[in-house]
Amino acid sequence: MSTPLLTVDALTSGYDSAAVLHDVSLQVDRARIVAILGKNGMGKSTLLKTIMGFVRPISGRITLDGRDVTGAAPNFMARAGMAHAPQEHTLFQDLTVGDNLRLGVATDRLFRQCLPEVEAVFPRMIERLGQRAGTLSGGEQKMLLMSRALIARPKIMLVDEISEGLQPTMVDRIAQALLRARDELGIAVLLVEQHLDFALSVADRVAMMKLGEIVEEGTRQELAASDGLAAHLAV
Ligand SMILES: Nc1ncnc2c1ncn2[C@@H]1O[C@H](COP(=O)(O)OP(=O)(O)OP(=O)(O)O)[C@@H](O)[C@H]1O
Repeated sequence: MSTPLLTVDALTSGYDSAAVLHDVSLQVDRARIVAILGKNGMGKSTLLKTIMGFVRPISGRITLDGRDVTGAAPNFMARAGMAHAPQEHTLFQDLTVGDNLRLGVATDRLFRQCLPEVEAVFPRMIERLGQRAGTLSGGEQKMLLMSRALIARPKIMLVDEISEGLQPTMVDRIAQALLRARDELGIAVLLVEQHLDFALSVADRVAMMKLGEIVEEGTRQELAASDGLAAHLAV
């Protein structure tokens, strides 16, 4: 059996001395989508930020492609094949779509080479290369965030609450794009979400996070059949 692409083992992490994540373990295989579900403040973004290297782990181990990357900086993780589409708006609003995408890769040559990757998943972004990012709709801005992650040809994308605030048609489009990234480009995805139906529509495996711990984990079918899932997400 091949080793998982990403392994998180007994990860404890947080801010200053306060732990937010407690003993979190998970795996993501190549070209698979794993969703972590949980309500506000449960530690989902902290998990992605710790894996990407923005937050230093207190203890535990993170391996990417068999290599120990625990505590590595975000630029190292990016070079190792990990991309992060954060929840915060990190686009340059006054720059064009093309310029925002160009910032995701090291050279102009690479930018031109990688555009077909973006086109395969988000053709609309290619139509809008000259448009200022700040004038895109909310859904299109989310597409641009994901495109900027995709253009670096990552092995795995960490995607933070991409469906938040989007209309159902846009959520469907984002779901289709994630499935294309998985099936046509072989990219693995670890996404954190509060949107149960969206997560169940794309994920191969689903985990439920509560107060910084994974409390339930299984295949999409196993968790869809679990009464606990909706109850955990209920306000
Ligand atoms: N930079 C920070 N400094 C201190 N505490 C923080 C920081 N960022 C997040 N926290 C705290 O960590 C806890 C988990 O936050 P986190 O953003 O990881 O949750 P979340 O599950 O992603 O929630 P949401 O869905 O609301 O984004 C919260 O109590 C939050 O206040």
